[in-house]
Amino acid sequence: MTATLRLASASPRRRDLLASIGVSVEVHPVDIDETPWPEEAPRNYVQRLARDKTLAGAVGSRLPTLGSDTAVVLNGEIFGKPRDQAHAAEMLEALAGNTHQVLTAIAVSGPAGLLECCVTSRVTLRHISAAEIDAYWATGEPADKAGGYAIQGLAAVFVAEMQGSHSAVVGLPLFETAALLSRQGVPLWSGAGVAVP
Ligand SMILES: Cc1cn([C@H]2C[C@H](O)[C@@H](COP(=O)(O)OP(=O)(O)OP(=O)(O)O)O2)c(=O)[nH]c1=O
Repeated sequence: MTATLRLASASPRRRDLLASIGVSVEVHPVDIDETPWPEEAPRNYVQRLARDKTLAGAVGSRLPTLGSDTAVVLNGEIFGKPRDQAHAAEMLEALAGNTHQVLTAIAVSGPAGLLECCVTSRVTLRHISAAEIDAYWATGEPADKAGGYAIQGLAAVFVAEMQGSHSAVVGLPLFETAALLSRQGVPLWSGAGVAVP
């Protein structure tokens, strides 16, 4: 199938989510600095990263391009991907027994210009023992996930409640993504796009 979208992402989850709504992509990962600016609000941070990924990814392509960023936020603090086991354990200890936000921003460049949106979901994790945190790290699942857990994976047993967009927590809010892609003329499973809300 011919690609109709350039995906400025190395995330297999984002590619699979787009495939699930019938969008075939050309994968074109980009490497950008993901350091938050001092005092940068979490929402501004994820939106800036999504935009930077999109703009870097679009270079040299005539296809519409999508970039995205997901961050876990607890009490205003941004939790990205774990640096190592100790960092992953520290994040999971802080998240366990609490409700945090998961922010996912997307940006799509194309004929309609640069379109952006940000989706906030709320996730409550149950208490997690130190032994469980160690065992979870050993599975390899937390290593490349914001906040050091994957709602779609083994960590589902820790998730007491989720409000918002499940697909956004996994990496791409499909409802909002479909709307932005339609505005850029990218066909979805129907071949004709969806009505713009
Ligand atoms: C909270 C959570 C995050 N994640 C993932 C989504 C994102 O892929 C990742 C957060 O890192 P991101 O920096 O958003 O994305 P990435 O590094 O995987 O890919 P790229 O920057 O190339 O687009 O964490 C899950 O898969 N499940 C979860 O429950």
